[in-house]
Amino acid sequence: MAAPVNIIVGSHVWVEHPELAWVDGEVFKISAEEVHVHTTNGQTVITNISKVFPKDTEAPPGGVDDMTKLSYLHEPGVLHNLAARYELNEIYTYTGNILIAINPFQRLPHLYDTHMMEQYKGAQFGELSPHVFAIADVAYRAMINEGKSNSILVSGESGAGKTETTKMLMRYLAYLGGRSGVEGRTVEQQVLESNPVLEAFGNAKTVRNNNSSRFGKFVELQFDKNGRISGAAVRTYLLERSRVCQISDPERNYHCFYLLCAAPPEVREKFKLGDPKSFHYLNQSNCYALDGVDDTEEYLATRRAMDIVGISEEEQDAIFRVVAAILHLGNIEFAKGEEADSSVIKDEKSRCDAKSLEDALINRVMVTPEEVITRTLDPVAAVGSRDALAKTVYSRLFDWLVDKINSSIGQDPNSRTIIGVLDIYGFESFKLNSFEQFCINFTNEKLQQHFNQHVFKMEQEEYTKEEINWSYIEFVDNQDVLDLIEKKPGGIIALLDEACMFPKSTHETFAQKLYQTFKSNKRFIKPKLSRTSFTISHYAGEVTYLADLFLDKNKDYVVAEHQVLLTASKCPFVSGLFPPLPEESSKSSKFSSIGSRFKGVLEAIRISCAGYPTRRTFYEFLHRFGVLAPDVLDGNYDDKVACEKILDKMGLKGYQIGKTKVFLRAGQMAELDARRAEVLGNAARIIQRQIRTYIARKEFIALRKAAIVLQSYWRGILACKLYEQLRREAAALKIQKNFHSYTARTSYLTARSSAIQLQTGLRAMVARNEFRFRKQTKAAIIIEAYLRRHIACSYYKSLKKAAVITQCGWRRRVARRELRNLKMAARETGALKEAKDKLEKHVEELTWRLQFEKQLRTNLEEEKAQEIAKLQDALQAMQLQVEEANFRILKEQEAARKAIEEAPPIVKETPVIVHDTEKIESLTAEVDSLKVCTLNWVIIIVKLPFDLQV
Ligand SMILES: Nc1ncnc2c1ncn2[C@@H]1O[C@H](COP(=O)(O)OP(=O)(O)OP(=O)(O)O)[C@@H](O)[C@H]1O
Repeated sequence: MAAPVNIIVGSHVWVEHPELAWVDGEVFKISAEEVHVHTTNGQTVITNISKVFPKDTEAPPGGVDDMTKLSYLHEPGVLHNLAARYELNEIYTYTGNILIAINPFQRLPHLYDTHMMEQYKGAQFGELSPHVFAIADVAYRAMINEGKSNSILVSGESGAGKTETTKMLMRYLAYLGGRSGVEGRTVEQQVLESNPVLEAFGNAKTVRNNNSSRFGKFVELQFDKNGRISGAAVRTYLLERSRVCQISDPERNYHCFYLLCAAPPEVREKFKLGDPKSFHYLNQSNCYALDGVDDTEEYLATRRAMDIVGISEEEQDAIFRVVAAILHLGNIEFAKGEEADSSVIKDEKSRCDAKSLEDALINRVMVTPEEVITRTLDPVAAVGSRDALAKTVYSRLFDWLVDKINSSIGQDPNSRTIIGVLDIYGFESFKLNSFEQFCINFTNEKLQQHFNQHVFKMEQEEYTKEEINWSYIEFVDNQDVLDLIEKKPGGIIALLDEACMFPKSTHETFAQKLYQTFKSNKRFIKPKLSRTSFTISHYAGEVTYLADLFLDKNKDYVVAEHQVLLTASKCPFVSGLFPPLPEESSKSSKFSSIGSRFKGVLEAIRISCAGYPTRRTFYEFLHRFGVLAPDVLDGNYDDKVACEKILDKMGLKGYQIGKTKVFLRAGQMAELDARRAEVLGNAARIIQRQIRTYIARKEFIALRKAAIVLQSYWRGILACKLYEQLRREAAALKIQKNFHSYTARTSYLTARSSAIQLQTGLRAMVARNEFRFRKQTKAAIIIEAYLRRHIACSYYKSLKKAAVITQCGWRRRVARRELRNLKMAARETGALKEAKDKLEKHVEELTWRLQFEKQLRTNLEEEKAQEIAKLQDALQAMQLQVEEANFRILKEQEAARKAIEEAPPIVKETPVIVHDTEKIESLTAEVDSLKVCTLNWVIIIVKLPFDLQV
């Protein structure tokens, strides 16, 4: 890519950075060829103008999904675009119809689920975001529509994600062309199931990838006429044979060796294996185990995968026996001897004769026309022979596995179309490069040519569509490198094959031959200090190869002695790996099966740069560069003419105007951008000036307003402060006044209370004295009273005593007189008592009489009652008689009256009898008298006890 020419002060550019690769910045000074740049990470870089690249300031921050949309196709632009997309987890980006995938180093399941597959199925290319499915879809549609086979090339350096991408491609193709499958398993499944076997024998840990495929793989999916998958085959290329015998720290040998050393004890016992450290082929590196990988489990998984692929138990045993034999073979050492010192060889692993093995390792038979010569190898050569044997056996074993897998998956001989997915490592350049790197780089060179042609063709198609003249497009070609390598006759390979034909050739003679032949080839360089190495200037850079083992490696035939030994093996599996071959075929060159390949991103861009790398639709162009000629935009021209006028005005040459797009040569976009930047810069300056004036004025007004506001605020604050001070003074006065009054009052109160206290004390003292005096007086009075009472009492007592004595004398006299009287009365009392007894008897008698009288009276009363009743009855009867008499009288009166009336009246009264009434009256009088008697007796009885008591 040409260095940009239109860098001006203020341009945004990319400059190289030792750690970040590229960093962007702004040019602030240009002096001659030197550019001074302020980078965005705060540094100032001074560099040559040819080492800075313009930055597209209008590029979308998330990047563009197709690199061809980038305004500037250069390394920093491409890397920046990829990085921007990667930040957003967009790992895929197109470059035309090439897909660039960045290894995300994390699972992104949403990118590969069935929903995604559905979306991409039949979608127009470019319609959806870049994706590996879109590539597979295009290949499949092209195959269906045009009936042509297609291949998808997956390339990149180790660890880039080729194997993962291949798996995704196959999964999508199987989704599109899925078939019912064999025994329920789809072809894709079968291919994927065979992966663990291939990986165990073909993958190894490298510096970059713990599971690096050390072989190229071409998976061929065969389709029937209906577009259904009808078979599949796996073809492998370029197995890294040297790894079997030679590894460097921290890499590992092929996984299978470690798996076998970690196999269950009985297996290890059977193959006499132990610690991997004890094997020369493994202990050249200190790395034995992989993080997160359990080799014992992997061993069992590999055996299971072998079962699935259809490898029988015996075959599996034989395979691991061969693996173990290779490890043991590596431990054979050689010492210098008279002829050759043989080592102790345990032959049971390879099941061949110990003597034959020894012969095969250290003897070489040379057949000359005259005689057959047997020569022994020196120890170094014997080691080479041993390693060659190990590599041969291992690579044959690997090929056998691939064949087995293919026959297990099943091929469709009638398939008319295939889609192939080629997964092979990219361009390699190490410290020491040998024949393997030569092959890989040659392959990549071929692929690059294919790619160039392919892209060139696409470019041509685009130009033809746009009807532009493309006859003078320079085509970047690597044909000269390919001529150097593969030209017949005269190329490196032809010379190598030639050297292999001559038994006397050595790597030195071969190298000399190369130096001589290509001394004037600009793609071939002879390193100054070396006699056997040579440098090829590949399209991707210079690589120096060591010619030392080229001859041996190119021969790629099994040493006759080894072939004889292995063919004669007692193990049918081993002898099967080495069937007797016709003489010629064992000496074929390696280069019979190498196909064409693809290279990298920047090369794609380089090709684009060779033609018209920048193309813009008229609308895009006018939109972007219309500012360069405003008069053209105002001139009402048709888009195409407007574009042409702008380009002419800018004085550009070599561009082309198509039907819908403007095609620009490399660098022209940058030139236009620089002019545009200038115009925009000027305009920006004017706008800035105006805006700055406007802003400054606005700021000034705002400042003034702010100052006034501030002042008023400040004055307000001052006034507040003053007021506060005055208020405080007034308050202080008030406080002072109150304080003075308080102190005066307090002292007055103190004095007053002291006076009162004093007065109180004095008065109390006076009162106490008074009280004491009164108390003494009272006590004196009491004492006096007591004294007087005592005197009076004593006087009274003496008087009383005298009176008593006097009275006693008197009373004694009276008493004596009384006693005499009483004694006389007592004598009279005896007579009274007798009278009393008599009276009592009389009372008793009277009582009895009373009772008796009562009884009598009761009886009398009863009788009287009866009498009364009788009398009443008689009365009643008499009354009745009276009534009757009255009635008769009345009647008689009536009759008399009648008679009187009738006769003269005569009156005659009849006397009434009153005997009964007199009797009653007498009885009542008697009763009354009895009653009076009884009452008189009662009064006497009651009165008597009283009289007695008195
Ligand atoms: N698309 C992806 N999504 C998730 N992980 C990925 C993807 N691509 C690659 N990886 C990760 O990167 C690792 C290396 O990838 P892979 O083995 O495919 O690389 P490779 O290019 O085939 O390497 P080699 O050439 O050494 O075999 C994988 O084990 C996987 O973890």
